[in-house]
Amino acid sequence: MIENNAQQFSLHLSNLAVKALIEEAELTPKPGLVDKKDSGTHTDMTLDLMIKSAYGLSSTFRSIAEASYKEKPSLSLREKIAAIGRSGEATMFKTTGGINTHKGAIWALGLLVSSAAMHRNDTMETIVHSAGRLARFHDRHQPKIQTNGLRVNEKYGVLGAKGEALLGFPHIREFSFPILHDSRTKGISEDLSRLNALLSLMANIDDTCILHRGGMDALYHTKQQAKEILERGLEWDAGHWVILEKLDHTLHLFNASPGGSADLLAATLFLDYLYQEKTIRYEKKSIGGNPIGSLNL
Ligand SMILES: CC(C)(COP(=O)(O)OP(=O)(O)OC[C@H]1O[C@@H](n2cnc3c(N)ncnc32)[C@H](O)[C@@H]1O)[C@@H](O)C(=O)NCCC(=O)NCCS
Ligand SMILES: Nc1ncnc2c1ncn2[C@@H]1O[C@H](COP(=O)(O)OP(=O)(O)OP(=O)(O)O)[C@@H](O)[C@H]1O
Repeated sequence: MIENNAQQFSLHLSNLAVKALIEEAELTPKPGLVDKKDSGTHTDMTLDLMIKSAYGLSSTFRSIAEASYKEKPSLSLREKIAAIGRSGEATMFKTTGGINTHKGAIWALGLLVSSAAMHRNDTMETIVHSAGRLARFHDRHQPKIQTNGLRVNEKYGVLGAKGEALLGFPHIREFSFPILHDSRTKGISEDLSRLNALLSLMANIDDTCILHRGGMDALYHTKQQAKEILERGLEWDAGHWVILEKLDHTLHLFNASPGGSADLLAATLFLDYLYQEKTIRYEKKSIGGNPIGSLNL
């Protein structure tokens, strides 16, 4: 029998994870991705489908939180979460009629929900590191099937969604979370603050979604153009919009989509809700004038 507190907190975390998925999908405009304006480069997805898929994952996140409540990262917890995550993927495919709307998001948010259920009154850094520690336990029951991510990993040597988690979500820690907060501090609108956070991810991560559909050229140009936008500063003028349009055009040209960045934006929003409601703390580090000045492209 799960204690009442665990049930309530788990339901709360699950609601926040679903809200993060919906607000990520609804953020408009987003280059190449499904948003309120269009389906980006996805011919098989719509905003309604993304929202339906997000609601369908509610019990997955709730079960993950209940299994993790006040636990510590361990092999046994890792394997429990993995089984729930895989069944969440099956639920997603059932809800969407076989379309991959949220596979990467289930992975990132699943680990973060688990970590948030383990810790209370802790910092954002502790949550992401602890999620990484959990991800590093080897799940002995992982099916050996070929995925787009594995194919891209073999071809280009990039670590993708798995690597991001194993390392404790460095791109959320170093880029999207501080950039979301720095944007707000500058009085930038919520939507543009979130778009800045998304672009900071697009400028930095090796997105296997982009690589498997568009190859290395697509990844290079995406990163370069996202970087170009952010180098103009977090406050937007007409020049930002011109490059954003160019970036959207690039993604359409390569038929590529920054799904990994979208997943990490949802993960960033989830952590941000916890911060806003004071469930977790965050010691602000200023990222200075040029948020991506030290980028290694
Ligand atoms: C790790 C996952 C995502 C599978 O990875 P793999 O790379 O093999 O698969 P695939 O290419 O099909 O999907 C990866 C997805 O991750 C996202 N992504 C791509 N690149 C990145 C990146 N650099 N950073 C973060 N996310 C990324 C994209 O949305 C992409 O679609 C995951 O499905 C998995 O292994 N699940 C097993 C269940 C589990 O252990 N769950 C635990 C937590 S719920
Ligand atoms: N708003 C969004 N629009 C599109 N994709 C998103 C969005 N938010 C998150 N994603 C992520 O993008 C991934 C979907 O990417 P993609 O369509 O490339 O999937 P695939 O099934 O791996 O590839 P393909 O459809 O090319 O065979 C999902 O795993 C999902 O987590």
